[in-house]
Amino acid sequence: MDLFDSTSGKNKNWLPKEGIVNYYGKVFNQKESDFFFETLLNTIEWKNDEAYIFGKKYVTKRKVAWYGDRDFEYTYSNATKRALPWTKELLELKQTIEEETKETFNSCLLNLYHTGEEGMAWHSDGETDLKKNGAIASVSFGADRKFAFKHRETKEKVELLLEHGSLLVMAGTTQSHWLHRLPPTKLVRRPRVNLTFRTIIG
Ligand SMILES: O=C(O)CCC(=O)C(=O)O
Ligand SMILES: [Fe+2]
Repeated sequence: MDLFDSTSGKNKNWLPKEGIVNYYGKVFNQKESDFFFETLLNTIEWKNDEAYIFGKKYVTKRKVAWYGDRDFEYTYSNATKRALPWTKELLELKQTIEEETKETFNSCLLNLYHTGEEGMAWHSDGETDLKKNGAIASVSFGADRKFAFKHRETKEKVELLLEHGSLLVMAGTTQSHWLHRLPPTKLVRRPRVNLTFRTIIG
């Protein structure tokens, strides 16, 4: 077996060009994953997300939360959020993910999808407050969900499954050339928690 095989495992790049997406698979075992899932559900300050689109206020069914090293302000969809201080479990997760990825992160955006009917539309995470081409590490707990990428120009699509306890890393120029989404599905009835560790500048 080739330990540095670039066609499989975490070294495989799922994107055919202009970006890097590595799927590490499950980096937490079943017991750890169940623990983090339950604990995050119960200890995170979940709130419905608010967005202003053409001045109209929208409230999502999905819940969100935002944590960081200090009280960073973070603006998207014309709404400004202020980061809360890390919880014990979030710091543990951050440390594990930093060791796995050999990257560092100073903030984390969390999403809670109550059922498969909640998802996230096509977008990229290249907001101005984020470090340019900084890696984004996405950790998933709970229901397995499909995740998709679409090239901005060619519309090429790449799909993968984000499993309970898994880690996905988006790096390099991914956010400039590719959109991503979490497609809604009627087939999933259980909740899912997703954490995206990021680097905020400023
Ligand atoms: O839930 C996911 O897997 C993706 C979340 C996402 O893309 C984001 O928070 O920017
Ligand atoms: Fe995203």
